Amino acid sequence: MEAAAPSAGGFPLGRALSCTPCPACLQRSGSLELGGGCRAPVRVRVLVINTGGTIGMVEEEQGLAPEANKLVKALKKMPMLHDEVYAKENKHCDCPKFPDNTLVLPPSDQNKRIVYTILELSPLLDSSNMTTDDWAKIARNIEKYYEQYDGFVILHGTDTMAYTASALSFMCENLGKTIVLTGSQVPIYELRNDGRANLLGALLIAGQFVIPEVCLYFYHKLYRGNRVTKVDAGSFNAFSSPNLPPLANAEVDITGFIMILFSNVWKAYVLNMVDFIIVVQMNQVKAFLQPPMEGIVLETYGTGNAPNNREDLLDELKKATERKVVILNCTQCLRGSVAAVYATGQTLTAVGVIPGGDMTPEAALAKLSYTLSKSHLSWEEKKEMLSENLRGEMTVVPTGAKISLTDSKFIQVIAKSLSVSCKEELEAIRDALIPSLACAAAKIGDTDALKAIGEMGGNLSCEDYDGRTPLHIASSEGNLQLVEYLLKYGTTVYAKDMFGATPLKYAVKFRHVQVIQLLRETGAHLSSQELENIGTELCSLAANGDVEGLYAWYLAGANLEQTGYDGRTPLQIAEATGHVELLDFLNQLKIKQVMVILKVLVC
Ligand SMILES: NC(=O)C[C@H](N)C(=O)O
Repeated sequence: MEAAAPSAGGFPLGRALSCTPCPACLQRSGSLELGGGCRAPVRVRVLVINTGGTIGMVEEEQGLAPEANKLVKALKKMPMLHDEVYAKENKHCDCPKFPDNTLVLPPSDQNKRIVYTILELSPLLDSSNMTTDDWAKIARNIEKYYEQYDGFVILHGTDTMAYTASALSFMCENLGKTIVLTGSQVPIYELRNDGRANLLGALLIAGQFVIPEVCLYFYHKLYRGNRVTKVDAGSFNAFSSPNLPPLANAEVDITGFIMILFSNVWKAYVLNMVDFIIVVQMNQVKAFLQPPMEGIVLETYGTGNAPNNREDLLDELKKATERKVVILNCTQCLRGSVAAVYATGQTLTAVGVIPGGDMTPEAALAKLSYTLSKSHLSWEEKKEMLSENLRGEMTVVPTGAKISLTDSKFIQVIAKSLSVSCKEELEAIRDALIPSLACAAAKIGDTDALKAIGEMGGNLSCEDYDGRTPLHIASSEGNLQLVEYLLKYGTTVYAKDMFGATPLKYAVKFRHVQVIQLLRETGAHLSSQELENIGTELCSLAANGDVEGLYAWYLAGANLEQTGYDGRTPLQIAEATGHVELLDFLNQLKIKQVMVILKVLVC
């Protein structure tokens, strides 16, 4: 597959959609001011990419098949998935690019209005027809609309959903938002179906929680996408995550998020995946090892074992690895891991086969395809990458000593004074204390304390009572080193506090230029909510001749040509007030923008 040019430093940094809402709607959508007190429902935007699958299928002569342009019309008639009254009243506020395909959920119990737009891919596919090109198509759409939406839902057939989820988990390298794949076993148009509940659950999760991972939501459970496998063709409970418990359970309340993986890489976004790989079972190996095969996922017995009395087979495997064919070893068993237990397994490692731990064959296939596409890496580097845990797809057993919960002196002292000793109680104390501790450490810039919290299993993306994460605090404090540490640790750059503000908004508010730049490099952008009403704020900075303030907004990606409440732009205000320095700055920006446009036109 042709590689798309990777964008430097993360997702392209386009501007989010914005509009000029009426005062009444502004009030409903909540105050955007930091520290503001308005608690009216906050609007969030979710993009639903419909790729096909049973959820939108109809019975045709040859059986169930997807039908184009039908889903949106049907969803508009389902009150649990569309609030027609609210949509009509607020039509002008959400200014979506696709007004006819935009729906809105009734208000959630988290006081949010999830406005979702359905982007239907063409042709819609039964997922058995999906290829790596279709994975790239989905990823490209996520990239294209990344800044304009708060979360993403992918509607997909169940047959190969685990493969696509695995592939996307590797392809989306600098992910800061939630991506949820879902579908159904029975079309949503049928009276009794699982599509409605699956879609609703996926929308609520993508719209209300920042889980910077590719997840799969099915039958009340949220899974890590690269850990699932389809286990039942005839049940609503179609998926299982044999080696990792679900991230969350949607019961009466949504509980869980046990181990959200915060990607700790800062890399560009890559779309190319290699096609010349295949999953084979032991007895088919020989035929498949021949060129042009570049990579193979072996499905072996038990803990990764294969006959070690078959010299011929081992010989072929050895010749293949010497030809630099990459062979990844996965177990055929639903649960468990490839491990160096039996001689029959060790022999495979000796001929150059890479142990795949507890990865599912779906994840192994996607990871292999992704790794082989990295043409700048040497064969050894690719092998090393395959052995590492990249996106939470495999469990890595720590080798060195690790600080455990019970090693934490602080927690121990508290536990002692409260007379608790059992593991569960200790964990409950840890979870209750960590948000305050981590935020306090961020406030005083104590990186060592944050490291210790991370090592004892604390989540450094945890939120305090105001929904602020350590990254929000480090950004407001302008502590560049700490921001860098937190980003490296993988804390989510896109978390929003109770006022809907991201760490970037705080860095802008307190004008920490370097922090703004670093956050932008790692994919941060102002949310549509944050950009919605800034014209007046920009004009008031202009009226005060505040070049520094306007520069901070500019660096964060705001359009400085927006108008304030009286219809004037910051430049017009600068002209009226005659602030020379400000006029220079705004005119320079204008020249820069014209030059960029000319450059694009010339190209
Ligand atoms: N339940 C489903 O979605 C199965 C369908 N054949 C698909 O994978 O597209």
